[in-house]
Amino acid sequence: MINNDTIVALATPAGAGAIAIIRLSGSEAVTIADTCFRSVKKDKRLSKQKTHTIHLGHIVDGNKTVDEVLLSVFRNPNSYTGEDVIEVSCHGSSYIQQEIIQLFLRKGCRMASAGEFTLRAFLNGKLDLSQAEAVADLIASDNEASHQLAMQQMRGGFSSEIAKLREELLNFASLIELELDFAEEDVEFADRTQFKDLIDRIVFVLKRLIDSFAVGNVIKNGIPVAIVGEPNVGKSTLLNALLNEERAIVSDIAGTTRDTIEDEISIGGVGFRFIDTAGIRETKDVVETIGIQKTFEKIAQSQVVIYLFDAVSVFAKKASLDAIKVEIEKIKNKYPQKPLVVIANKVDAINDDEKTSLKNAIPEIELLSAKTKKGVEELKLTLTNFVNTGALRNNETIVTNTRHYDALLKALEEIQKVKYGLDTGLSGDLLAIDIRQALYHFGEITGEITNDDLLGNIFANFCIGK
Ligand SMILES: Nc1nc2c(c(=O)[nH]1)N(C=O)[C@@H](CNc1ccc(C(=O)N[C@@H](CCC(=O)O)C(=O)O)cc1)CN2
Ligand SMILES: Nc1nc2c(ncn2[C@@H]2O[C@H](COP(=O)(O)OP(=O)(O)OP(=O)(O)O)[C@@H](O)[C@H]2O)c(=O)[nH]1
Repeated sequence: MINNDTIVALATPAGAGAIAIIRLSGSEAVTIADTCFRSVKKDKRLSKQKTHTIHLGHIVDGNKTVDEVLLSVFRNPNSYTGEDVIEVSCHGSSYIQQEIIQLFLRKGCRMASAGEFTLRAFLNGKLDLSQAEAVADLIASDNEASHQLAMQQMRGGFSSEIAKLREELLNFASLIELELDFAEEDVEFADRTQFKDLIDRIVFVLKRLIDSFAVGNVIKNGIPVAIVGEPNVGKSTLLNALLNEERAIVSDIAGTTRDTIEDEISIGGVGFRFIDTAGIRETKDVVETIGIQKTFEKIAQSQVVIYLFDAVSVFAKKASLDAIKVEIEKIKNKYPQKPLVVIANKVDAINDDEKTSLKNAIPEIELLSAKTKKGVEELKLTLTNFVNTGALRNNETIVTNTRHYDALLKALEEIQKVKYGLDTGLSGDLLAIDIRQALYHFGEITGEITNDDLLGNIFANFCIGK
């Protein structure tokens, strides 16, 4: 995987803009740039320039001048990738961008693959794996909470916490393994009481990190909200009102929402992912049956459920309030832990007495009109109240990455074995095996332990030029 051929890519988005940045990294970056950059100053060779310097000049292709540019020089190891890096800030026309990239390719660069600059930064020890993953999260973050978490992880708080525990554990592993070399003498280099303390500390930290994933995961991926209810009660209209756009199909024909539509909005700095679901209704229609099955699946997947009913049909005697209460109870019984918001929709078309009678019948009810958007802001407020962002405010480390979560679970499992071994006086050689296993999973997080497949997977999800 490690190769230091010179790679090139556009670092800014494709398409025209005021300025575009083309980035080169690798052992030949400076030499290649020198062949096609002419400084406005006489005899200014890039190979003679200090790191972190910026130069005005022209990119030339033979006797053709391609553009007037600013060129930055970063010298190995003082660059993002840790290699020699050249950045060309050119005028942002797509044509100029392509001309310059093609020129560099002809001079001996190759196109970078997705995430390859950051992969090199990782391989050169500029950032650890968890920090590299945070770079991707940072680029993807589109609300305050996910941005804050990515920023925190990129700074390395999480990695250093894990690395510190790993190091302490490694010390003990070495001491215990040393004992094995002196097996005949029956010595104990590793103080068992101190070791137990360390294990307890590790268990505590691991459990806290594992628990934090519940918050981290929803913040990173958005909180899934299922909107459920009978056909035609206004689920799609409500979704549109929440999203402020005409994204879901609204129709008068009952049962038109057949597929689930997902969309995300940011409320109070946290992303909510709305899942528009087919109506809950007994039906013989095959297509709809699949939709109803999906409704229950979606409730299971969601973090918050919005149950919607049509207030107009209740008073037009087309729907019975008792039947609605039964539905609500069904959901509560099946998912007792799941926050449930009960909404009477279409209240623009009922009178005040009817509103009062609804409130009396179902105390927790929220009255709403998806059509006029009355009550939509109140609903948003209700939703934010379900999110516990306390850990965020306290600046605690929060795990957002499924790969880290899995590694932490495995590390905890191994550490529990070590703890059990210590409590039962397990022999050093067996203890050492469990410790090594735990160390392995710690190393997976920061990237001390890795393999090409894993790296390939992580960096393939980056954009080209990152
Ligand atoms: N133009 C530009 N902007 C960018 C980046 C970039 O690569 N180029 N970045 C890329 O993602 C981010 C900034 N990250 C960077 C991290 C380290 C170094 C760097 O040169 N590090 C050296 C020297 C540090 C120093 O000044 O002492 C080093 O670590 O040794 C540069 C950018 C965001 N903005
Ligand atoms: N008066 C009134 N009509 C509404 C309101 N919300 C939705 N409607 C109407 O109710 C009908 C059904 O709305 P939809 O949003 O398609 O309902 P749905 O629950 O998604 O329906 P399915 O796709 O069948 O599951 C449409 O004609 C909407 O215009 C509301 O707040 N007030």
